Amino acid sequence: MIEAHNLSLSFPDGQQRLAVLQGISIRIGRGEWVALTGGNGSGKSSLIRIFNGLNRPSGGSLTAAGLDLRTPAARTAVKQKIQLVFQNPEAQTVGSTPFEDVAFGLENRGLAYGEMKERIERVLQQVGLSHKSAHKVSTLSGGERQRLAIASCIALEAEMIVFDEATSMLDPGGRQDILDLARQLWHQGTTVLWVTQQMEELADSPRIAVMETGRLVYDGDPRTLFYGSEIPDRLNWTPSPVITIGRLLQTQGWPLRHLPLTEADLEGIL
Ligand SMILES: Nc1ncnc2c1ncn2[C@@H]1O[C@H](COP(=O)(O)OP(=O)(O)OP(=O)(O)O)[C@@H](O)[C@H]1O
Repeated sequence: MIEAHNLSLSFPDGQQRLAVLQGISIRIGRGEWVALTGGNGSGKSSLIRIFNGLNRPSGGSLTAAGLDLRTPAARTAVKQKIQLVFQNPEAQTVGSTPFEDVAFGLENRGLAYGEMKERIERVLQQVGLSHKSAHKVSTLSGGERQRLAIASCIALEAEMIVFDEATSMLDPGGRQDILDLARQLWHQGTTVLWVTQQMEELADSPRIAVMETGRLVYDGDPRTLFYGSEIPDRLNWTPSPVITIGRLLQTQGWPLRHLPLTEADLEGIL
């Protein structure tokens, strides 16, 4: 899905250039779930904007969804295949009702009206919004707006969805809804890049990529990251309660079948 080699990105900064990304190489296979994390300003948004053609890298090469993004035509085409869901629920809706909002994205797809209507109804049903299809978007909650953004991604048949801290402005219930919906899409074959700074969300991801000052400093499994690397301490992460307990048990020499990452893991070993 993504094949990036030695990507760099820099911006003019007076007489010099400000390096925002340096030497990023990463491969994300079709159907994978990858969590991407890193502190504020580490370059996460800049990188994902390169993946879907919004930013042009200053150096390196990139194939995304089978397209070599060196040409403007490929950078336009990739925007449909790799969709972004942003942090701010209010910033990504254009229609005045959920139905119109999803229809807006489909407008240039050349679908007959009946087919378009059927597709919109299906995706609104999938995200649990069919009963609000004709409501004013302005009356939807933050979580409902995020679900609407996801409905548009599904309607456009996105091959990969990048959730850029898409749950950070939601309450715990809304956050869980979006995570569940993302997991459902993943199980159905969509590639997911889940950008987060939430420790619980990281610990529950099969693969984690960590960025620090424009570089990829870790790409691997969560157990090695949380129990076998110096990265969480170096980046001053506050570990989740489960990992705090796991580390305590580890340092006290308890014979553990596995080091716990999630509450379910902890229940399994206690
Ligand atoms: N168009 C631009 N011109 C100049 N600098 C930029 C531009 N876009 C991003 N940057 C800089 O690049 C760095 C990385 O920003 P980016 O938004 O990618 O980080 P991030 O990890 O997504 O941060 P956050 O978690 O705060 O959203 C920052 O220092 C930012 O100021």
